[in-house]
Amino acid sequence: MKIVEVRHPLIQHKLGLMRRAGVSTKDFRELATEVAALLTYEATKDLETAEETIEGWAGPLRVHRIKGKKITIVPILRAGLGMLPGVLDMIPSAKVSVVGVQRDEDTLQPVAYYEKLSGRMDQRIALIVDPMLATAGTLIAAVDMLKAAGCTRIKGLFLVAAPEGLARVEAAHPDIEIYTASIDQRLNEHGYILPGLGDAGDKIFGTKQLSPND
Ligand SMILES: O=P(O)(O)OC[C@H]1O[C@H](OP(=O)(O)OP(=O)(O)O)[C@H](O)[C@@H]1O
Ligand SMILES: O=c1cc[nH]c(=O)[nH]1
Ligand SMILES: [Mg+2]
Repeated sequence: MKIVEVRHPLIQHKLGLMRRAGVSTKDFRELATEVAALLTYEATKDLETAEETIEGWAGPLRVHRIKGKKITIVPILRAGLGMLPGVLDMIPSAKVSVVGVQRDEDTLQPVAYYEKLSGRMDQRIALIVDPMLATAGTLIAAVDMLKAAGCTRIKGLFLVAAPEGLARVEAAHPDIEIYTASIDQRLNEHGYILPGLGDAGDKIFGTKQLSPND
């Protein structure tokens, strides 16, 4: 399986800011957007282009245009929505296919509850976006849904991934590609990534008190 840990200085710097205890919802959201855009840049490096002739200001010239399969961005509800603006900044015309999968916090099992995919998934490259790849139950469930809809080209973009989860994805879906800003150390006994980011969904949506004054 292709796994790319994107160790670009801008990404590493921004991820470092996101890891601070007490990071504000506003900062976390903005940084998630920025890192998502940078991961998109890396994950789309291999898109096919074709040359075409256009009329430029000084006459006709050859330019490149993206060709081949069109992209659909697949944010996994809820936290994946925090990365969607950054990906759309880079690919503004992409269709968006929304998938809802929530991890049961007691069993850590994924619970799929929503699916609204764009048409002709067999003709699209799916870019799954989710801040966290922990046990990988969520990602595997999302990939199962996309493959059932005919999708054959799938890439996943994550802010942080755990080695245990990456091994599980490799066993279940070795044909997909993973792009992450960091492969962290391990999962704790509650399935949280260490050092990780804490609960990314809560940080993006501001649903957990960070301090008594928040
Ligand atoms: O790899 P896994 O062990 O499956 O865990 C990762 C999932 O957990 C988080 O979502 P969560 O279920 O907390 O939902 P949320 O987006 O509503 O916070 C995260 O955004 C991933 O989707
Ligand atoms: O570390 C983790 C694991 C799952 N979900 C999160 O938000 N964080
Ligand atoms: Mg959550």
